[in-house]
Amino acid sequence: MPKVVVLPGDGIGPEVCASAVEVLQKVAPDVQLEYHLLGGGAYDQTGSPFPDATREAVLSCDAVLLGTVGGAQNSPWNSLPRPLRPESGLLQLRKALGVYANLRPVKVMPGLESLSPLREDLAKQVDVLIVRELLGGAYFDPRRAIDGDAAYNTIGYSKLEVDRVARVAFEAAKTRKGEVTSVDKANVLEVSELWRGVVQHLHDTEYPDIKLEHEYVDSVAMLLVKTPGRYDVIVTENLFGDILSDLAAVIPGSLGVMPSASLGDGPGLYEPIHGSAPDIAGKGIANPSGTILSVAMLLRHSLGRDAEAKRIEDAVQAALTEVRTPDLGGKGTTQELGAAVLARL
Ligand SMILES: NC(=O)C1=CN([C@@H]2O[C@H](COP(=O)(O)OP(=O)(O)OC[C@H]3O[C@@H](n4cnc5c(N)ncnc54)[C@H](O)[C@@H]3O)[C@@H](O)[C@H]2O)C=CC1
Ligand SMILES: CC(C)CC(=O)C(=O)O
Ligand SMILES: [Mg+2]
Repeated sequence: MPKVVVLPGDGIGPEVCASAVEVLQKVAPDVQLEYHLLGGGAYDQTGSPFPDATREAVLSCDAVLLGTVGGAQNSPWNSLPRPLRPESGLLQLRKALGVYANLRPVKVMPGLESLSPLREDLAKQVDVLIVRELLGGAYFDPRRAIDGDAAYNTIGYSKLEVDRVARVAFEAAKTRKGEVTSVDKANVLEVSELWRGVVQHLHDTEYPDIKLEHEYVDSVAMLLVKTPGRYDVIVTENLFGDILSDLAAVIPGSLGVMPSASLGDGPGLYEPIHGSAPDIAGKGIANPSGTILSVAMLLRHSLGRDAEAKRIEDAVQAALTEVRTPDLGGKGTTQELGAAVLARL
């Protein structure tokens, strides 16, 4: 029996996770679920945002489903020492799982083009996979400090770290249009020069049939929302990928519909790309689609159940034609949208 560890987390995390778990149980009733703590709530209960019990559970399961972590801007969690903050719990989780490649698909679902600010003909062309490096760069580099009146962080990458995530992008491109855009800032950053060289070398030696372009992140930020149809697979470092994927969430209509899969050599981690949304937490109006679609990615990537994954994606698409939460301009609740998805399964 496959085991999935569920980490509802903070804010809207438990709300969107509840809908996603109902969907998982409906399409894969054999999956065994185990709930654990992560984030601010975990700190409050155990003194750690990533308790040992959670670490042990995620390392011995088939996949992890995560809601979100973090508090509001004035949350007492934000004045904790950084390693104790909810977001550090999430980073520690990713590190423990070794999930170095974060896949963030951006699509306008057929029939839902009106939700996109793009012209309908442009919206129909969007099918981008952002492959974000997830364990390196500024979020993890130990060269960081607040030093009196100054502070610094460092974006460091080794060749190995770049090679392994670029490989994921090239492999993904093989199953898609066969195009990879590597996004960097090589006109000013040494780390980007190394990144570009590694990606180019891997391309030339192992993936010569894939079309490879290198583009600067500032220009991609503009083109990604203006003419996203020009991209197939985008591969980029951690911080650029974090920002570009939230930006890309404008395209399907809301951050709330964006799922993700984080993959490495062990159990995969599946989570919506949004945060804990303190402004709407507890109101029952969060859009659960991103988390439900993350369940589809879990079934596809960790359990090899493509047919069930597709059923969920079709059900979300159909449900959204009828029920919309406020982020998509509707009046629906999390529960109503979740129920509409279940009804179609
Ligand atoms: N993976 C994670 O757990 C992440 C956690 N965070 C944390 O979340 C907290 C809030 O961060 P924010 O910058 O406000 O980003 P956020 O992603 O939580 O929210 C940004 C905006 O999008 C809306 N939104 C997000 N998800 C939604 C959904 N499913 N349905 C409807 N509307 C949704 C929110 O209401 C808000 O207006 C912070 O503590 C931050 O550190 C932020 C990003 C990722
Ligand atoms: C809160 C951060 C650690 C994570 C984040 O924004 C993300 O992974 O998208
Ligand atoms: Mg983010």
